[in-house]
Amino acid sequence: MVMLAAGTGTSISTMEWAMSLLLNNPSVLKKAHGEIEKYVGHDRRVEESDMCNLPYLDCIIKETMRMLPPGPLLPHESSKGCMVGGYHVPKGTMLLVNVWAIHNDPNIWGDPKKFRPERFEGLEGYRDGFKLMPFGFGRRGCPGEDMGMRLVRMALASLIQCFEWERTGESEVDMSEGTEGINMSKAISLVAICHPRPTMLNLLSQL
Ligand code: HEM
Repeated sequence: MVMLAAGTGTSISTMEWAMSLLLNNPSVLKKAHGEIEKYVGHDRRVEESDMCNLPYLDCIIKETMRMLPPGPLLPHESSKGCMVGGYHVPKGTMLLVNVWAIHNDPNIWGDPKKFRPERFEGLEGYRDGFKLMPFGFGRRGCPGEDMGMRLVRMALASLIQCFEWERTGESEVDMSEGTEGINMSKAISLVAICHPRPTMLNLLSQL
């Protein structure tokens, strides 16, 4: 039950935020599709083994989780007394790591409000010191990190490869953050229009 609860909401909200950001940034969506078109083409559906050839897609997911970490506040408890930033933290203190604030700190990230997946180009892995930690850290860090990333990568890659996406109107997708629950979900669920890509019609009709 814990695995299901911890693994579904986080992965779903990452996908929903990523699609919302892509719809508001069509040039990024186009570039992501270009990458899939170049490495996978349209004669077959994207597979898990293709993921190592889609680095830009990875940058999009990292940038999404930087701006909108599914777990914005991580509760931890000190197992022994320690000093943090000059303060004594007694054993058993509840500590909330404000991941959202770290991910959106202008002293750490240039132009943090800007969706710029390119900032992750050439950076290996997800963790750059303690700057980016959408899966938490240490002994209580997310055990489903690898599975979560695989899930989100495959889902996004398939959505981008198979469909053309557009907003329902002129205005941008609302990016307000919901206030219910511990996951960072959208205040207003994403609604978008999609059409099968003409190049994929043949393949999709055989499913
Ligand atoms: C994009 C997907 C995911 C994100 C962003 C995510 C994020 C997180 C975060 C931030 C934590 C807390 C870490 C900490 O306190 O330091 C966590 C814990 C956890 N996650 Fe994930 N997660 C994802 C997917 C998954 C999946 C797919 C599973 C399992 C199938 C999973 C299972 C768990 C479990 C069991 C914990 C509790 C670990 C503990 O308390 O020791 N997560 N996750």
